[in-house]
Amino acid sequence: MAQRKKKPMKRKKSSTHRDHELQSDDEEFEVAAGIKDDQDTSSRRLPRFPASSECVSDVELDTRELTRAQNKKKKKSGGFQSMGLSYPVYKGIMKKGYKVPTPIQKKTIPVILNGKDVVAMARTGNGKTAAFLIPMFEKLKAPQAQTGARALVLTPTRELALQTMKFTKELGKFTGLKTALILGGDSMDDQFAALHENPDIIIGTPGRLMHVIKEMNLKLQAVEYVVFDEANRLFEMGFAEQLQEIIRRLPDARQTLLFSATLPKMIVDFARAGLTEPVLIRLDVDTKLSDQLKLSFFHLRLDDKPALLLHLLRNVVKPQEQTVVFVATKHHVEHLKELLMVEGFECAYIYSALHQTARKINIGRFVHRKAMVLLVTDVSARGIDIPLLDNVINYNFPSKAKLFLHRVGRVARAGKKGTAFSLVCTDEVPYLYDLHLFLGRPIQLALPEHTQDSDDVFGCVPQSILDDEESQLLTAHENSLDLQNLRRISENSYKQYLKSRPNPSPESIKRVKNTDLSSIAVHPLLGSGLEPMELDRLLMVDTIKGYKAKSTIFEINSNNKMNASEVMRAKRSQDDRLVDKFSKVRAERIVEHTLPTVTRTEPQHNEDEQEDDELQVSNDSMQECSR
Ligand SMILES: Nc1ncnc2c1ncn2[C@@H]1O[C@H](COP(=O)(O)OP(=O)(O)OP(=O)(O)O)[C@@H](O)[C@H]1O
Repeated sequence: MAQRKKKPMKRKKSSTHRDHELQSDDEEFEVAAGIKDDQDTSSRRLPRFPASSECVSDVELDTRELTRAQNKKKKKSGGFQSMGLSYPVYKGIMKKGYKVPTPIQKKTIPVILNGKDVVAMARTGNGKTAAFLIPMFEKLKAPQAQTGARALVLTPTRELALQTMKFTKELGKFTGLKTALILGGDSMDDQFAALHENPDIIIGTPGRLMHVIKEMNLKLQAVEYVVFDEANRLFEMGFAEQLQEIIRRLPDARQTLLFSATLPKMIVDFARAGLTEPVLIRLDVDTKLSDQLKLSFFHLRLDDKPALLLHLLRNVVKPQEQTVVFVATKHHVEHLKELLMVEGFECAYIYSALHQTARKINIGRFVHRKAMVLLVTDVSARGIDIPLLDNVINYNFPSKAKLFLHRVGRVARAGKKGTAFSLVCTDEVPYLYDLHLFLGRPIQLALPEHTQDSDDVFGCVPQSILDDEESQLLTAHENSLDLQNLRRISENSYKQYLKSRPNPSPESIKRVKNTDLSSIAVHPLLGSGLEPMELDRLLMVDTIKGYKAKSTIFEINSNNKMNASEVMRAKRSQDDRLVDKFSKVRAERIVEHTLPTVTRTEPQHNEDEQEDDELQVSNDSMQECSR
C-alpha cells in the first residue's frame, strides 16, 4: 500500500476552542490527583488542584500554558492515531464516528496488535466489539486468495453475532474483507454457500458452527485469529463441549482472545489450555468512582434548568448537606447566585475573575458551613481546597468524561455517601453516552420499575415540578431588572461557550438520534409520591412536548399537488442533498486531517497514561485472575 505523507495539520480552531483543550489536559492531571486520593481515604481533604492564579478569566489562558499543554498532549496521545493502524482500518473507525478509543479499546488494541493472547474482563457497553475487530482487520489487512477463513469470532447468541456482523461491515468497510455468518435458525444452504465464497472471517454461534464443520468437513487450518466473545455466557449456555472441539481443530500458531464479564474457574481452566501466556486486562473503572456515589441524570430542556436546580436544592438535597454546583461560565455563576439568594438560599460562589479576597471570603463561608451551596466554573474550581462534599450538581453537563470524574471526585469519600445530579438537555445527551462508554457501563433509561435507590438512571422531569418552580422564577425575574440582565448575559455567554465546547463522538450523536428520548420514564427520584395515573398523564404531556413534525402542514397529504406543497418538497430534497454533501465533506476532512502513517509504529505508553486510564493491564497469572 502506498505510504501517505503525514501533512502538518492546520489548526483552524478558535483560541477559545484551544483553551478548552488546555482545560482538558489539566483535567487529566486533576483526575490523576483524584485517584491518588482514592487510595488514601483517611485524608479528610482532597489534594489541592493546580493554582488558578494564572487564569485571567474562565476562557482566557496564558499562551505559554497553551503550548505546554499542546506538547504534553502530543506526547501522551492515546488516540486511534497513535496505534499505527493502516489507512483502510483507520478510515473505517473515523467513518463509524469514533473519536477517541474507549478505555477497553485503549488498553487491549495495542496489546493485541503486538500479537499477544488476551483475556479481557469487561462488561457490556464499553466498546469491546471494536476492541477485537480493529486489530483483527489490521492483522488480516485485505482479502486473500487462499482457501479458508483466517479469523473466527464465537458469540453465545444470535443477536450478539448479528450485532458483531453489523460492526464488522461498518468498521471494516474499507478493508474489503469478506465475512460469513453461521447461526442457528438460518438456512443451512445459505450458510454453505457463504462458506464456499471463501470468507476471511467467520462469525457464529458454537452449536451451529460445529454442525456446519461436520456437515461440510470444514477445515479451520487457516485460522490465525480467534475471539471468544462473552465467554461467561458461552459457558453458561452449555457450549463448553463445542468450544473444546472447535479449539482442537484450530492450528497451534494462532492468536486467541477471550472477552468475559466474569472469570469463573471453568473459564480460567479453558483459557489456560487454549491460550498461550495470555495478558490479563481488567476494566477497573469502578475504583475511579466511589462506590458510595450515586449518579442521577435528568433529561430536560435547557430553559428548565433553573427550575430543576431550585427543586433539587429545596426538595431533594437535605438541609444539612453541602452541594457544589458546576456551571458553564462565570455569567451563569452570577445569574444563579442572584437567583438563589432571591429564593432564600445562602450560597457562596467563585469564578476565576473574582478578586482573590472575595474568593477567600466565599470559600471560607462554604468551608465554615455558612453557605451550603457553592457555585463554581470548572476553571475556578481548580486550586481551591474544600472539604469533602455531599453532592455535586452538574448544571451544565461536562463535555469530557474525565471532567465529570474530576467534578465528582470530592463527593462520597471517606466512607460518606453522596450524589452527583446531572441536568442533561438534549444536545448534551451524546456526552452522557460518551461518559458511559468511558465508565464501561450501559446507560439505564428510566423505567417505571426503577426505585429511589436505583443508581445511574437517566430519567425525565415531571412537568408539574417544573411548572411550580417556573411560576416562582417568573415572578422573581419580573421583580428584578438585575436578574433579567444577568439572565440575558448568561444566555449570550452560553452561545459563546457552545462554540468552544469540544464535540461528542459522532457515533454517540447517532446513537442518541436513534433513541426515543420522549419515551423515558420519570426519574425515580422525582416520581415518588406521584400516583400511577398522574405519572401516565405526565408522560403523555412530555410526549406531546417532545413531538416534532416530520413535515410541514403543506405536505400533510402526500398526493397534494398544491404549489406550496411542491415548493416545500423541492426545498426539503434540496436541503437533504446539501446536508448529505456537507456531512460527507466533513467526514473526509476529519479522516484527512488525522491520517496516520501507514507503517506500524509501536503504540505509545507513558506513565501518565497508565495512571489516568481505568484499565490495568497486567501479566498476572491466570491463577491470580481467578481470585
Ligand atoms: N470509541 C468509541 N467511540 C464512540 N462510540 C463507540 C466507541 N466504541 C464503541 N462505541 C459504540 O458504543 C456502543 C456500545 O459498543 P459495543 O456494543 O461494542 O459495546 P459492548 O461492550 O460490546 O456492549 P454489548 O455487549 O452491549 O454489545 C456501540 O454503539 C458502539 O458503536
